[in-house]
Amino acid sequence: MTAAPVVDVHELRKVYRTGTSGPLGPRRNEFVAVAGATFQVAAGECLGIVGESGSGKSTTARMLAGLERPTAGTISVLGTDRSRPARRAAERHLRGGQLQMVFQDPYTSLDPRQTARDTIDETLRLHTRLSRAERADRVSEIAASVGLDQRQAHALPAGLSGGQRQRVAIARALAADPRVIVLDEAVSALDVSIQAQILNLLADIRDATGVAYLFITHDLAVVRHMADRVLVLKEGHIVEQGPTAKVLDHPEHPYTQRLRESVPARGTP
Ligand SMILES: Nc1ncnc2c1ncn2[C@@H]1O[C@H](COP(=O)(O)OP(=O)(O)OP(=O)(O)O)[C@@H](O)[C@H]1O
Repeated sequence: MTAAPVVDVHELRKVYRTGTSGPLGPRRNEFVAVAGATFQVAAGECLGIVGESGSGKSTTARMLAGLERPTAGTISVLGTDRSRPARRAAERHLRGGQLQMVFQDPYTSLDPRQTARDTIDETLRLHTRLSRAERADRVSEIAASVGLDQRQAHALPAGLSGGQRQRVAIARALAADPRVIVLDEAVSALDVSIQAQILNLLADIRDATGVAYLFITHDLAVVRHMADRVLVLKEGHIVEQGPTAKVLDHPEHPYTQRLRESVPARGTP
């Protein structure tokens, strides 16, 4: 990797502390969800993160987005450290302008009272200095770029299909003009044909904008389609990372081999 990475993660660790009460009184348990992950994402690159349920994928994503605080390690995005919580609103906005997130279930991540246009406009208000009229034009542009028609752009989430809602979530992320988008199981809830449409849309967006993706999925077929490189997580540890074709076709770690074998028959993973 020659150019400076847009995401630089070093020895990232998350330990959850949970309390339980037992016969001998309260007990403190520790659970290591992410056990010292080191990886980088280059500008415009798509890095896939795969692993079984519970392997620490979402926890990693949430730490990058500032939704969880790391127990140890460093996260740098565009050269700015974000291992600590943002202290001021301005810092939070700056971080949001650099990295946006798209979740699995847009139904819960979208405000049920906001139309698609309002959702996009809210991000523009936060992250740009455009006037109201300029924002209205930009909202139309962004809505069109993710394939939302006029009716859909004026609809509430409840009036949209799952795929259309995910288009709104992607539009909201794009409105901040980020350099990185973290997608956490972003197509997992969608039918296969809709999944393909959204994956193609994401690929087109990457070509057009040069945005980098951190693409989290349990689906190896999806990661093969999308990612330049892939990182394999097992119980919070990175067991393997490298170019997608190499890792998927010639996995070095038995865990990756097992992941491949457990893929449901839906074409070549
Ligand atoms: N707030 C929490 N408190 C305690 N344990 C947690 C918490 N959040 C996550 N965990 C645990 O950390 C581990 C990693 O969870 P994580 O959601 O990152 O996995 P994942 O790979 O994204 O799996 P999935 O695909 O099922 O979401 C899991 O065993 C989970 O139970």
